[in-house]
Order: sequence, then structure tokens, then C-alpha cells
Amino acid sequence: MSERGDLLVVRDLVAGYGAAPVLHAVDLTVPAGTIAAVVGANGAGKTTLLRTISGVLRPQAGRIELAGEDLRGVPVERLVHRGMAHVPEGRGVIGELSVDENLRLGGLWRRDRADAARALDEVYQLFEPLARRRRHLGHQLSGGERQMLALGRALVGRPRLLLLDEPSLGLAPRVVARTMALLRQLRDGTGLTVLLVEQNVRSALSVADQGVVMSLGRVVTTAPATALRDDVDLRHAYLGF
Ligand SMILES: Nc1ncnc2c1ncn2[C@@H]1O[C@H](COP(=O)(O)OP(=O)(O)OP(=O)(O)O)[C@@H](O)[C@H]1O
Repeated sequence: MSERGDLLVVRDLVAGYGAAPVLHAVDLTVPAGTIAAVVGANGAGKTTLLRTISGVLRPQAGRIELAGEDLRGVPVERLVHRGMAHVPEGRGVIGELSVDENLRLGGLWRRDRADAARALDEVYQLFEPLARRRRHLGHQLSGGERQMLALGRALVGRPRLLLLDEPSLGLAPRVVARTMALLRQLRDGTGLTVLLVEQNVRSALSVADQGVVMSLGRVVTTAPATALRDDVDLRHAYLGF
């Protein structure tokens, strides 16, 4: 447990898409202000885990707690009020809306309009290319800019927990490196907690504090990211490098 406590606690989570579960008794703990990377082969259940935590999928069994609050029974649309933001695989940018409209969507639910406006300004400061393209439509952006937009939209809601699915997908290595550096900056600067799912194991473990290795719907190992990077046997067995 970190000094600031655990922000996300998952216990014995069972979930899937039909009768047969994809996740089997998954346990996971993410201390506040840290980055956890969930890695593992295709089909291990990483995306399913994020979808279940974010409320898109209903658990068949188990518990999910955010800052000590049991999320069972909290309607999915209220999870954002509790501080959860989910950037899904594919990013969910709306191509027909402008950059500005996409970003504002991230803060629409907030009652504190003045702070929502401040958060929007901060996102524009953080992502200067978005500030230059405020009026561009989502579909006119490059892959890297769409990634920024998806992240920025999540940040406008001032989340405590950011669930990030495959942020490096389709991006050039330089852009991936920039994204990972930004996550570190947000963690260190604002205390953001991140649960990151990545195929790009090297870059995920380079930014994460903790690595969570999944295989066939189970967590097989949880360890400091540096220890996972140095564990040759584990890398060969589960991570393919
Ligand atoms: N919408 C769906 N309906 C039914 N089964 C699904 C669905 N999405 C995923 N699955 C199944 O759930 C299992 C886990 O998939 P999941 O996408 O969570 O894995 P993953 O570790 O994220 O892999 P990938 O990196 O390939 O997305 C797979 O067997 C997959 O076929």
C-alpha cells in the first residue's frame, strides 16, 4: 500500500461476454498516484478487464473499489463523477465534431463550469497541437493528434483514475515515447493514477511503476515494472521478448 493508499482495488473479479467468463478471479491493486501496466498476449483479457472496471461490462462476481467505495450498484454514467475516465481502444474520438467540441464533451457532466473551463485551458496548454487545431474535425487529425484528443478529453473531466487501452496502437515510436512521457508528467505533476493496457510491453514497462501480467484471463504475476523488465524467463513465457 502506498502512503496515499490504494485508489483501485479489484478482488476476485469474474467477467466476460456470455455465460463463459473471460476473466477468472482477477485481483489487482493500484496505489494512488502510480501507473500500472497490464500486459500479456492477445486475448489474455486485458481489454475485458478495463471494460469491466469502467462499467461497460457488468461483473459476474467479485468487487471493484475506487478510493474505498464499492462500485457495485453505481450506475455506469455516475462512474465519471467518481473520478474514472476510460479511453477505449480506438480512442472514441468523434470524427464529425471539432477538436474543441470533442474536448468539451469530457467536461459536460461537471457542475463546476468554471473549473471545467480551467481544465480545458490546461489541456490546450498541455497539447499545443490541439490548440492550433481547435476548429479541425476529429477525422482530419493524424493518429497521434487523435490520441492526444482522446487523452485530453479524459483529462478535461479531471479524473483520479485514467483507464487507457492501447494508447500506442498505430502510432510512430516517437509519438509513443511522447505519450508515455506525458503519462509520467501527469502522474508526477497532478498525482494522476493510470491503469494502462498495452501491447507495446517495452514502452509500457518503461513508464509504469507496477506491471501486471495476464494470461488466459488470470493475473499470473504482479511486480515492480523494473523487475518484470529484468525477468528473462517471465518475459519469454508471457511477453514474447
Ligand atoms: N465483444 C466480445 N464478445 C465476445 N468475446 C469477446 C469480445 N471481446 C473479446 N472477447 C473474447 O475475450 C477474450 C479476451 O479478449 P480481450 O480483448 O479482453 O483480450 P486482450 O488481452 O485485450 O487482447 P487484445 O490485445 O488482442 O485485445 C478473447 O478470447 C476474446 O475473443
